[in-house]
Amino acid sequence: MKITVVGAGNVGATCANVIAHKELANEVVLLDIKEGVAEGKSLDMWQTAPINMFDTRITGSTNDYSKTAGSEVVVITSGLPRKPGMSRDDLIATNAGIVRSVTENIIKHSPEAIIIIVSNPLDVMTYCAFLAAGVPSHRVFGMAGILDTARYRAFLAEALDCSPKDIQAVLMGGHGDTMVPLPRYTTVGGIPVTELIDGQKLEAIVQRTKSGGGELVNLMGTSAWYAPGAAAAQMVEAVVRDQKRIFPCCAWLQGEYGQQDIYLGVPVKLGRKGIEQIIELQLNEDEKALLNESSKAVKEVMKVLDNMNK
Ligand SMILES: NC(=O)C1=CN([C@@H]2O[C@H](COP(=O)(O)OP(=O)(O)OC[C@H]3O[C@@H](n4cnc5c(N)ncnc54)[C@H](O)[C@@H]3O)[C@@H](O)[C@H]2O)C=CC1
Ligand SMILES: O=C([O-])CC(=O)C(=O)O
Repeated sequence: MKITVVGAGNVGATCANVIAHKELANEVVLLDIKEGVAEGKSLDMWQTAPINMFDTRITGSTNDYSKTAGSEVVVITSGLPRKPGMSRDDLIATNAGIVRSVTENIIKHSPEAIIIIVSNPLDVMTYCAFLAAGVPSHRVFGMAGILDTARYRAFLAEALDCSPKDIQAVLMGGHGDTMVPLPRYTTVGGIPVTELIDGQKLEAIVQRTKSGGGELVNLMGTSAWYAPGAAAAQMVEAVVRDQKRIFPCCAWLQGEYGQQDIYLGVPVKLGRKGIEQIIELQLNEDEKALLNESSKAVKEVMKVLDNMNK
């Protein structure tokens, strides 16, 4: 099993590191356009193997895609991160070109790969990769929902003074400030969260989750990487171990939730074939309205991409 991570920056390097620690493959290739960076970071990570006791071989490549040949799973993290004052959508002009060319190179050398997109703006970059890859949509999907629900679960664990392990949650929509956390589908050890926390506190946590990425950008001057890297690695794990886990992921919708021809966050089953099922929840009218609003916001950014491609 060979896995490639494109982009050896904060998120890509973290993701490769988690993949190696979990021994999800015998080989991980880290690729970046910056001379020597992927080689250096992968050598550094490989030198943790005798300490952390893993045997996944990590190698680096400066833009040489022949080294990625035959990868079964590829994670694309290449592209600019945002700075304070920017929205994720502001990254489209630069990142669309990067994601398109990276995807074309990846597919040329690994025609059977499953591709997981991380670059922002996430939903539209996943669409961009889907167009460039020309493979079925169950093999091209994006990481956002695992990260966003992890933030939501972490905030709830703090507020309830309980283990984050016991919190289960669903969140839908685009990976932007219009994302839709679903308190009605949030449980703590099987107990509906609404029985454990008052409405105002819960609403404050929902709002904090929606701007969770921005909170970190303001603190650090660039965006997050530990949780994003771990979240992408969790998706890789579900695929390579054929776990059939249920996660919110950015998936191509063809009528589900009344959405057509759009990549949007929805609960899916992830296994060896990639997205093996899109799970349709019975949303109430308020939830449907929020999802429609989020889908509208993603469609606006899709239009920008379509105009760039003309
Ligand atoms: N989906 C999500 O939930 C999240 C998405 N992101 C996004 O992930 C992306 C990466 O973020 P960071 O790792 O923090 O940025 P970073 O700047 O640390 O790393 C990006 C890397 O991509 C490389 N790169 C640029 N063009 C390339 C090309 N054509 N081929 C190969 N490599 C190339 C750069 O040299 C750099 O090393 C950003 O777009 C960011 O917004 C970040 C966190 C969460
Ligand atoms: O906020 C950003 O720009 C990066 C990201 O998507 C996140 O951390 O959720």
